[in-house]
Amino acid sequence: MSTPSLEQVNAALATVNDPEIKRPITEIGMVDTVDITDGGAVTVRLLLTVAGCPMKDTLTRDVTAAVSKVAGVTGVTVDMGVMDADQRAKLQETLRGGHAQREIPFAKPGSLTKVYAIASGKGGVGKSSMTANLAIALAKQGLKVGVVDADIYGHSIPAMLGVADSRPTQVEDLIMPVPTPSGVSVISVGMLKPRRDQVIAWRGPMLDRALVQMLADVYWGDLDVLLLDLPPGTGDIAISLGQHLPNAEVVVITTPQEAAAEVAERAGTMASMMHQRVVGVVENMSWMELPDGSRIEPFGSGGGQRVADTLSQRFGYEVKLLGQIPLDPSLREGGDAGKPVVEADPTSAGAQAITQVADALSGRGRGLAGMQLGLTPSSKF
Ligand SMILES: Nc1ncnc2c1ncn2[C@@H]1O[C@H](COP(=O)(O)OP(=O)(O)OP(=O)(O)O)[C@@H](O)[C@H]1O
Repeated sequence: MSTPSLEQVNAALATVNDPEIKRPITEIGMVDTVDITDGGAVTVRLLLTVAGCPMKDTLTRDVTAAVSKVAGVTGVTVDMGVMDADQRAKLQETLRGGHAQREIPFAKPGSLTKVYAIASGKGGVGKSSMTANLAIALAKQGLKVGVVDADIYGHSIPAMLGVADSRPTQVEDLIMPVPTPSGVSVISVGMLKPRRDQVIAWRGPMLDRALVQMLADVYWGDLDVLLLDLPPGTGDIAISLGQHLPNAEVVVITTPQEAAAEVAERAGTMASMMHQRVVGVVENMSWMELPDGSRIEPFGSGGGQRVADTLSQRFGYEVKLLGQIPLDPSLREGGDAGKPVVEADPTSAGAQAITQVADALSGRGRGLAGMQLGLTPSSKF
């Protein structure tokens, strides 16, 4: 058999994506050298972005698999080196599309990424659980999904998505989002802290900086959907988000309870004041199904519809009730185990109801349609 050519090996390497950056390793300066012996043994030397890169094993496996497929290859060895400062700076510039400046890609005119902020009035209504599960349900449809956990009080998203202990890789001042086992990219305000157990006591300007860092200093690549898990209420983060991403659309999470619905309406109204469009309401914990098939409604009924009706009336456009999610023990268990229910138990009632909400959101399509241009009156109340 003939010796494989360098072009053939390079073509095979071009099929390997860096797991964090999600671009071919040949495009981002990660392939340092390729040696091919007459006998067909190939040695590939890769340059990692940082020493001790957590994706080392995945890269070795993927490169070996891709190069082994080339005709005439008799063996593959993968060596690892580390990029020097110049190489990392060059990579950072490549990833920023030639711009040395930081900018929020989703705020640029023409951005095709749908940005949904997941908001609630009260805490504990299941906002983070909805964010984590919606992200996976959208990824299961083949969409590229990113999640920003901006819930400074809760930041429970990494644990729910099974990456509680992961820290993001950094290339100069560009941060790589953490890939989750379910194929979603995530960054959390908790990952920006020096220590995991540190309590965040940040005020407005610090929170604003953290939000901008998660949007502008993280290499998100070409996402179809970005979900932001906001802290409950109408605080500083919601205001910062409105200023930096007025084109974000808002999904309001509430429970059926009267008191929760009232606070949720305020969260929705706040979004509108920041010129963001409220796309719909999700009512969580709507009922619980008993073993005999009957239902009880521990938190009452009607809150979700009430919020949708009130906001529709206030804004003068239709705010839909996107779905009602039952109380489902497997939903809680999935969150605790780091494997959300839409993945762990997709046929459960909770998973199916959330998947329907994801279908409603993705059915709205990718692109500029429906994007707020910031010209509508800020509120009608
Ligand atoms: N439909 C549901 N069925 C069963 N358990 C649920 C459901 N929704 C949420 N939970 C559980 O309720 C608790 C609170 O949910 P979650 O952390 O998602 O709320 P949250 O609104 O994000 O809270 P906070 O904003 O205060 O962080 C979690 O333990 C979660 O597993």
